[in-house]
This record gives sequence, structure tokens and C-alpha cells, in this order.
Amino acid sequence: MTVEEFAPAKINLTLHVTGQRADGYHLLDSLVIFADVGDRVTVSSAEATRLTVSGPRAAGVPTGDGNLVVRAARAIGVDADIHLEKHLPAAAGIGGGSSDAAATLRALSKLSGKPLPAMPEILSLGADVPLCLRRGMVRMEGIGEQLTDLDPALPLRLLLVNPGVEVPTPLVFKALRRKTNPPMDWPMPKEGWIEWLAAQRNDLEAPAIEAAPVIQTVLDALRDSPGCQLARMSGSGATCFAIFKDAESQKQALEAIRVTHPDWWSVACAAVA
Ligand SMILES: C[C@](O)(CO)[C@H](O)COP(=O)(O)OP(=O)(O)OC[C@H]1O[C@@H](n2ccc(N)nc2=O)[C@H](O)[C@@H]1O
Ligand SMILES: Nc1ncnc2c1ncn2[C@@H]1O[C@H](COP(=O)(O)OP(=O)(O)OP(=O)(O)O)[C@@H](O)[C@H]1O
Repeated sequence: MTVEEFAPAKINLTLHVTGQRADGYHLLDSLVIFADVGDRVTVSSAEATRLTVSGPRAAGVPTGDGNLVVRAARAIGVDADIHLEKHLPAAAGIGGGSSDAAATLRALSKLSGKPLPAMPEILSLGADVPLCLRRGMVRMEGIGEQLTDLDPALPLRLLLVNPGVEVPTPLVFKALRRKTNPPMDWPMPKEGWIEWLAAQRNDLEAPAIEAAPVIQTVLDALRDSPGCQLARMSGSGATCFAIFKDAESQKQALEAIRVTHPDWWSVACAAVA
């Protein structure tokens, strides 16, 4: 038996850092959606766990214990042949490894009939792993363990753009100067949602730009694109997202960015329900 699971990119539409715990982990308030672009995890029963990786973004992805997919298989306690088809850039703020781990847990749970591990174990795989088991639009609080499912995401027309620099998450959190910042304005409104979103923040954007100034170049390119309603960095970067007013402006912006920056990873996508 073979089970296949999609591992979508997660997009932090907002990421407010509201405090820091004694163990160093930061308290977050984040609005998250999932994109219809992502990796693919396929599992089949085996005597011992073995991981193979292919796909356009496979280069440099670990195939041993360093891969979150293998750690996820250990956590649920199911041996399998696992194949990871990698489409998302790594260390990019769109949850590549975390989403792969979540997809692996789901796939191995279906394959074996075993339930998913409990929250503390899932969280220990990575602060984003519990989040990546969800779909739709989610509010994430705590260090990533407090999750509230919201109404399904609006049919957003998005671009994701990554300039090809890997920004390690710990480095960006460390570079954040003010650890206590206001949470999101809540509740979020149904009318004037884009304006509300524009008034929220990603507190990791400034420290990530300090580490990798090209992120500002990405944001400028997106904001200068006709029809762009909002552009912001996702997670700890360097991937940025932009929301477009219609399909035509989304398409034109993608074409223009691919011409001016053929070395950047850029895709058009929508939110998955
Ligand atoms: C920035 C986000 O992507 C937002 O969704 C996540 O909070 C990061 O999630 P993640 O990559 O799964 O994070 P982990 O692998 O658990 O942690 C990597 C490192 O990020 C920092 N970290 C992560 C999450 C958090 N709430 N506070 C932190 O300070 C810690 O230095 C930690 O050592
Ligand atoms: N399945 C995986 N895919 C990509 N990288 C992985 C994977 N498992 C482990 N890694 C390692 O984890 C590091 C971080 O990659 P990942 O794609 O998880 O990024 P991230 O930006 O930290 O995600 P997040 O949005 O959760 O912060 C990589 O440099 C890589 O060495």
C-alpha cells in the first residue's frame, strides 16, 4: 500500500512576536494560510525507514536523520520507504521541513492506522509542525502550539518570491531587538480585510532584511508591481508573498519578476481550503 500526502507551503500573513519564554522560545501571534504549491510525500511499508529525495529543490536536502521527515517517522514509530518530492526552497520561511514532517505523520498514520503522536511530541519536531497539520486559515499563538481554526481563507491571488538566500530561523529571532510587541488587532474584520492585514506586521522582517538585504529588493519589486495590494515577508524569511487584486495583475507581475530576476524562485499560487 502506498499513501501520498501534499505538504503545502505555509504563509505567515502576519507574524507578531509578543514575548519570549524563559527557555528562549518566542511567543507569537500569527495569521497563517496554506498555499497550493508544496512538496509531496509518498510512503509505503518497509522493514526499515529509508528516505529518497527528488524534485527541482532536492539539492542539499538531507536524506538521513537530519531530515525532519525521518524524525517524524521515528516520532510516530512506523518504518517505511519514504519519498520526498521537493518543490519548496529550504530555510525559506514557508515551512518546507515542517510541512514535510506534518505530511509524513499524516501519511504514516493512514498507512499504519496508528494515531498521530500527542502535541508535545509533535511540537518537539519543530514549532511549525502542529500548525502544518492544519489547513484553511489558522491563528497561531504561544510558540506554535495554540492553534485556532478560522473561517476558510479568502480566494487570494498570491505570488511567492524567494531570492535564493537561506536565512536560518534562529539567527533571525536572535537579531530581533524588541521581543515584546503588540499582538494582532483582534477580531479581524470581514469588511476591509486587506486594510486590516496591511496594518498588521511581520516583526521578523526588519531583522531578516538586516541579515539579507536582498529581501528588501524582493519586497520593493512586489510592491512596485501593478495590482499588488500587499507584500510582506513570510515567517523568518527570506520568502515574501504578495496579494494581487486580480488574476491578470498576478500573472503580469510573475512574468515581469521572472524576466528581471530569473535567478529568484517565484510562483503564482492560491490558498488551499
Ligand atoms: C518563524 C516561524 O516559521 C513562524 O511560523 C516558526 O516560529 C519557526 O518554526 P520552526 O522553523 O518549526 O522552528 P523550530 O525548528 O522549532 O525552531 C528553530 C529555532 O527558531 C527559534 N524559535 C522558533 C519558534 C519560536 N516560537 N520561537 C523561537 O525562538 C528558536 O531559536 C529555535 O531554536
Ligand atoms: N524535509 C526537509 N526539507 C528541507 N530542509 C530540511 C528538511 N528537513 C530538514 N531540513 C533542514 O532544515 C533546514 C531548514 O529548512 P526548512 O525548509 O524547514 O526551513 P524553515 O525556513 O526553517 O521553515 P519555517 O518556515 O518553519 O521557519 C534546512 O536548511 C535543512 O538542512
